[in-house]
Amino acid sequence: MKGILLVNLGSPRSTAVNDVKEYLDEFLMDEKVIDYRWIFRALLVQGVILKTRPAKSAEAYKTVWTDQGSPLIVITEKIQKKLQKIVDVPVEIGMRYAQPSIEAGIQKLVDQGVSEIVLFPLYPQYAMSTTETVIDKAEEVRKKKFPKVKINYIQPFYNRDIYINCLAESIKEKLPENFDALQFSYHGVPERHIYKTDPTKTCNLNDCCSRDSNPSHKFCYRHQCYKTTQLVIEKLNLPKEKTIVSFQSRLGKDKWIEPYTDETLETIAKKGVKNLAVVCPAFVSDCLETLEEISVEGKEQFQHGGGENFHYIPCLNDEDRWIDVVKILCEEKLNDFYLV
Ligand SMILES: C=CC1=C(C)c2cc3[nH]c(cc4nc(cc5[nH]c(cc1n2)c(C)c5CCC(=O)O)C(CCC(=O)O)=C4C)c(C)c3C=C
Ligand SMILES: [Fe+2]
Ligand SMILES: [Fe+2]
Repeated sequence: MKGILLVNLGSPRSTAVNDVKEYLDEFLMDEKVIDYRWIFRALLVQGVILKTRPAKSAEAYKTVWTDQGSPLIVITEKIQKKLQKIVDVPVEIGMRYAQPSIEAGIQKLVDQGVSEIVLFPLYPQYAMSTTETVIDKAEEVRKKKFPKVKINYIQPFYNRDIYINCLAESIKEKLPENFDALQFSYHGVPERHIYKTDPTKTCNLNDCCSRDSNPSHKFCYRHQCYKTTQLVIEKLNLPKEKTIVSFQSRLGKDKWIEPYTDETLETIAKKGVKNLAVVCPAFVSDCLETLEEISVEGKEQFQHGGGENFHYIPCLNDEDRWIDVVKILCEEKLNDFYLV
């Protein structure tokens, strides 16, 4: 029997500082997230970051937390429930960090008689710190605990027509009537991650990311973010001059891909943009990074620079048209198990 596992990033179990600390420890000690040698990673994470960040992050989480828990988990559960209504195989969820874990999700499927799983990492663009670590973890769990289970992984879908149409329609519906600019803010990654995962070693984090065809694009997060933007802009017939791409949420002292969202928000406001709409297409579900970092902090940064109206465009979340896309992407993989 076949089944579907939807995998998202995960959140702390509560906003208590200790729970946030435990979550950040697991997250940042992942070698695909902070890719230093173990000893240097441990020194940085446990010796520096975990000393102060958990308290600060816990305060931020408190501002977005709902009665049902973390927005990211609540929304992922909503996606699961809606998808379950329109597919005829069991659907479960698993988080890369904290609970419910990928192992718990697979176990639930196995308990229902599933031996072939379509695993959907809920990230439109490929990154070592997202798609790749989800697959690594699922494979580790499968080999250790479920050696007879087959897993078929859904690939990044940033350039698929069905996804672009869905995202463009969703943005169109939520765009305010008058806006001077539409900013696409993607989660950032350290530049080093892009060089590291480029099998061709040709990406220069510049013009090559915007070239139409290059074998490096399959693993270039930066290219995939720009491509998503380009395809949405074309679909919406927006003038390119009215759009901006930027990268948010950087951590630590390394160089991350540019331009940075926080700096851009202030600069464009200073240049005269008064009415701004912002969308965050690296996230399929709203979370701390969109609801707090963009909607609250981002708005303040924009207004600090002289901007007036800041309009945040929510993620696809559990919109029906997005659930239809999830269904189609899952069904493609459910049908090609014989290829595995
Ligand atoms: C959308 C894709 C994401 C990429 C790429 C990504 C890379 C990445 N993230 C960190 C560090 C942090 N990210 C945090 C939160 C967070 N990150 C993503 C997604 C991506 N991260 C999401 C969906 C969330 C929100 C989780 C939630 O519970 O709502 C955090 C925790 C919050 C905080 O303390 O600020 C950290 C830390 C790194 C280092 C990285 C790439 C190397
Ligand atoms: Fe992140
Ligand atoms: Fe590139």
